[in-house]
Amino acid sequence: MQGPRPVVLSGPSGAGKSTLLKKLLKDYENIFGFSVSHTTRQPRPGEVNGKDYHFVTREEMQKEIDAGEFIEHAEFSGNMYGTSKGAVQAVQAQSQICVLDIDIQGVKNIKRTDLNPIYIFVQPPSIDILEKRLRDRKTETEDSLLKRLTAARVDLELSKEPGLFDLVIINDDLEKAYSELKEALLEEIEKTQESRKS
Ligand SMILES: Nc1ncnc2c1ncn2[C@@H]1O[C@H](COP(=O)(O)OP(=O)(O)OP(=O)(O)O)[C@@H](O)[C@H]1O
Ligand SMILES: Nc1nc2c(ncn2[C@@H]2O[C@H](COP(=O)(O)O)[C@@H](O)[C@H]2O)c(=O)[nH]1
Repeated sequence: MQGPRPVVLSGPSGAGKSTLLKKLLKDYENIFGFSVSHTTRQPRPGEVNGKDYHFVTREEMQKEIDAGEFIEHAEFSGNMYGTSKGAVQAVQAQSQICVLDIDIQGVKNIKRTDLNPIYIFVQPPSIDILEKRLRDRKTETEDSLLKRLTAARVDLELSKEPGLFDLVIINDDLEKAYSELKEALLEEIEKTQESRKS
């Protein structure tokens, strides 16, 4: 039997992808598995190497890209990010639904592969609210915050491309957004739960 379909969560930085994902991974611990990306950005306080990201240098990452070890990679806000084949395989080896948190360039690159995920765009209620959430998160310098807001405006336009996303979730009320996410993934969740029984 073919394994469960992966899930791609995309959306502007600060839209709430990680927040939604953490709830999903907590509530369905053994059903979903996170695809741990590589990045060249510095870890934030509390982030764990190998769990939140594989934190690497630009040289290390470029070497692995050149060796064909990545499904997709992109430059975002002055840093490199990418999904390695190994990250997805590690989740699929556990027969879990693989969840990728990637930017919109990554979405476009994944579309050229045979991964066949469900594509979900997490949208902030407005740019002003996005800016407030990013500022309140206190992870960005003024420079990186402005870069992320510029990228967000582009992403919001690009997300309107017909067929690019299977679902758009507006993350205004967190519980409502989370319910919509669970509803969209219910079929895959049930399939995975059923396959565990047999
Ligand atoms: N519905 C919501 N209402 C209020 N605050 C929220 C909501 N969803 C997320 N947040 C807060 O907004 C901030 C950004 O959320 P989060 O870090 O999950 O975004 P993200 O899309 O994963 O960003 P990035 O792409 O930069 O990793 C966090 O501080 C989070 O607690
Ligand atoms: N194309 C990819 N984008 C990725 C990947 N991992 C994360 N991201 C995206 O980067 C931005 C910024 O993330 P942050 O952790 O620095 O705030 C965000 O939009 C992520 O979705 C990846 O492997 N490929």
